[in-house]
Amino acid sequence: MATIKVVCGIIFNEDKVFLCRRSPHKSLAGYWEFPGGKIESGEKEEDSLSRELFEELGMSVEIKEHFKTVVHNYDLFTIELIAYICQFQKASYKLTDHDQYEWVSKNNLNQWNLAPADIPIAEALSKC
Ligand SMILES: Nc1nc2c([nH]c(=O)n2[C@@H]2O[C@H](COP(=O)(O)OP(=O)(O)OP(=O)(O)O)[C@@H](O)[C@H]2O)c(=O)[nH]1
Repeated sequence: MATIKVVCGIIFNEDKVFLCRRSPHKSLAGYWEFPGGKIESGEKEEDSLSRELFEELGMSVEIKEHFKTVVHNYDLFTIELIAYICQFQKASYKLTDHDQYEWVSKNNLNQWNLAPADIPIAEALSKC
């Protein structure tokens, strides 16, 4: 089965973390996720994350450090989801791939309908 490499940002603003919900026309529609996207060939993970956040949300962040990588098997593909801790800088919040966003407490992440690959990341976050 094909494995896709996706990078996502765990974006902090003070004590809150950013989540957004996938639009109805997207795969995994309606699930909440840490924003990001597929890494293009030859692209560095951090460059890919900065590009996706700007394209999808008009957002700028400072990328701090790698947090966790999760490999998850969906029915149609396998994902390697690479999560980086980021510090929020600014955003226009002009959404292209999402229909909602929220700043949430990292201890309440389990109350959101997260994409299955994101759940181990949320669990690890709530413990640190
Ligand atoms: N950006 C992002 N994608 C995630 C997360 N968790 C997760 O399973 N994914 C999946 O990773 C894949 C790549 O995401 P993407 O945001 O680049 O989607 P895309 O527009 O390039 O592809 P698409 O047309 O299949 O939706 C999607 O199938 C998405 O559902 C996450 O936390 N962030």
